[in-house]
Amino acid sequence: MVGNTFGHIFRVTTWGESHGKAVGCVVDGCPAGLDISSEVIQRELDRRKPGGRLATKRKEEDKVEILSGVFEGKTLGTPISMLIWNKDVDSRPYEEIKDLLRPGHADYTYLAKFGIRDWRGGGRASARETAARVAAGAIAKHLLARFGVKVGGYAKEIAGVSCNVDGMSFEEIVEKAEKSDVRCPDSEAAKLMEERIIEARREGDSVGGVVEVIVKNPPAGLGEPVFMKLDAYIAYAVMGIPAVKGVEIGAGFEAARMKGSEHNDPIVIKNGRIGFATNNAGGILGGVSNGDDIIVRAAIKPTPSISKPQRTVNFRTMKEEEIVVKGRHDPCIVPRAVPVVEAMVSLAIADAMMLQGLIPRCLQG
Ligand SMILES: Cc1cc2nc3c(=O)[nH]c(=O)nc-3n(C[C@H](O)[C@H](O)[C@H](O)COP(=O)(O)O)c2cc1C
Ligand SMILES: C=C(O[C@@H]1CC(C(=O)O)=C[C@@H](OP(=O)(O)O)[C@H]1O)C(=O)O
Repeated sequence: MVGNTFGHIFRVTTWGESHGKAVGCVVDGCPAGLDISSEVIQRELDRRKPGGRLATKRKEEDKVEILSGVFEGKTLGTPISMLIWNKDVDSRPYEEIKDLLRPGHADYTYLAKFGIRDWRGGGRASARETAARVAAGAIAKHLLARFGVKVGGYAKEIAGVSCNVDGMSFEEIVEKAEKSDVRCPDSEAAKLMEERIIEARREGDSVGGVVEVIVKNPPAGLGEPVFMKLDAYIAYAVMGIPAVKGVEIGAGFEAARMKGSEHNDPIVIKNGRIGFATNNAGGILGGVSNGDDIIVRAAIKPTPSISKPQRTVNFRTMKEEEIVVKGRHDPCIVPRAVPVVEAMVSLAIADAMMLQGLIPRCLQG
């Protein structure tokens, strides 16, 4: 699968540029007979869409139109095509810098790869494209819920401020995160995070952080030996999100600092079944899910488009110049990235469940 398509059985192809007419996707391989409505998809899109005092000022409704594959509220098993119009495109700030390469964005690499680039916004590299993934991910998430698997996330860290979720249940984490503008369930940390984002914006700068996504109640046995291991597949899915610079599963990089006796999760009997006393593995051993919660963290870099002057090159004159990026940008990507990471994890898990034969191509009832 090259470039614009993700998945083996449950597959999504996205299309569209940030300043083009629309963005959208085609989901192929979704089982027939799944109850679905545009409201289910819209709910996820509303969580990702621009808006609010801590995000880009671009005003997009992100209303989804389902063009195919759904009839009388059920999936047909045929390709589901979805479209989201771009309604608030303003390319003027980009015209001024069309020959300058934005540090930290994909301007130079797209030019190096294709020799041509849509300079109106980030084109395909813009996170506008992630609206289409979230629409596809909403279907995957909804499908997983039907099989008792839940996916939820929150802002684990922003600008060096950590969120403490000790003692909170999955439901509590998700519910509290949704009520917070920064998507952090720990109200004290959330306040500090907001302050740091506002301060960065005031300085014409940006900040990064960490998104954590939890898969609750996944079946054991997901993941393929040897290369399409579940952790490898999830990392691939999440790394493909713009601005993600690192992925951890379970203890992640902390594992490198632990002893075997600390890191190994003791195997115990829980409710008459094999289970684990701790979850440093993040729910995956040998690339196969062990039935415990799957814990995924994504490191998100600070937004590249900032209004502080930066050094760059004019690729036409081949001279060094200073760039000041104007336009409408997120001072911190983390809160808006939460539903995007959830979407990519949902797509990976739904695909792995279909590969394992745990979700049939045709749903009954
Ligand atoms: C939800 C989300 C929102 C983003 N918002 C912006 C933004 O407003 N401005 C910007 O320059 N980059 C933004 N980005 C990041 C860029 O799209 C990304 O840094 C760029 O495509 C380069 O890719 P890379 O960071 O993966 O190397 C956003 C990313 C995500 C996931
Ligand atoms: C519009 C969205 O976010 C955009 C993500 C983005 C980027 O470079 O990633 C740049 C900005 O858009 P523009 O291309 O107009 O400069 C953000 O507003 C969106 O997420 O829907």
